[in-house]
Amino acid sequence: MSERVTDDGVAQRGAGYRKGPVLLRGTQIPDQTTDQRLLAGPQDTDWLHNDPWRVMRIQSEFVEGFGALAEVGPAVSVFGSARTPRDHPDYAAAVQVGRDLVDAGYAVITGGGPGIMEAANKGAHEAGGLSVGLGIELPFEQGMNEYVNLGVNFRYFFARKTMFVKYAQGFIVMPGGFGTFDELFEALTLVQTHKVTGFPVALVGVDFWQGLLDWLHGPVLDRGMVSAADPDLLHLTDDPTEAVKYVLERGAELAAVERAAQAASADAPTEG
Ligand SMILES: CC(C)=CCNc1ncnc2c1ncn2[C@@H]1O[C@H](COP(=O)(O)O)[C@@H](O)[C@H]1O
Repeated sequence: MSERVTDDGVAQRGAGYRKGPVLLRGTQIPDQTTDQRLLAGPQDTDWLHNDPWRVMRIQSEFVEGFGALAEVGPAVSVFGSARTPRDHPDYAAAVQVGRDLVDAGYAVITGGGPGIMEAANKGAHEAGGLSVGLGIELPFEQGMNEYVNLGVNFRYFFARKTMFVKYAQGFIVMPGGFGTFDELFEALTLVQTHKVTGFPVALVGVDFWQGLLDWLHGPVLDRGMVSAADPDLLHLTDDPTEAVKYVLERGAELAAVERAAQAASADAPTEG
């Protein structure tokens, strides 16, 4: 009878071959152990581009992201155009947002890129605070802006977007394009569907955003696509300092409501 060695190196006379939890006998017994296959020389690399391997990479983005950001503390995410020039008033407003957030004891989280992201990180950095950049791999990569002092680079938009919400107590949204709309509407959808609670959102730039609010209050509401209270999830202002004040105060109010609701449900008598 042949002698086989298990993955654990245990010789098994006549008992078959144990591969993890699987028992193999007769023709099912492989020629090589799992370790031998692992250590074998160059093989074809198609697996690198297959979904099961991608799942491992995706998982590692969450593990690395959670690990890097777990101790960020109170924070607000700031969004806006990657293309805003440094001499534009929106840039100055975003610097002010970053500075005010740090002065109030909050970290600033951005996409780590140029434009508004750079401006908010600059304000946070200059105020001596925590300036977080969640970068994304793009074909026209610009790299993490120089004002980020804690940066994490992501391959996948969806993993990165989880971090913007998970580690922030609210959003401040400056004028921007599709990327900014995507981040804004993701937050609104999560609030509307109660996936996140107590999450204030402020828009800075009345001229720029008023058209969106008119559309939400007009055709969107008239046709019943949102409920009456939904457009009020957005606070519109021209003043960056007011935007910060709103997000922090509204956030504190909503958190208090949430705590009271939790206390009430804990005190409620249980049935049975
Ligand atoms: C100049 C240029 C296009 C650079 C791209 N570099 C970027 N780096 C990091 N995040 C980005 C970048 N482009 C878009 N985003 C994401 O999308 C938003 C801006 O997109 P948009 O410019 O509004 O549509 C940002 O809040 C950011 O989270």
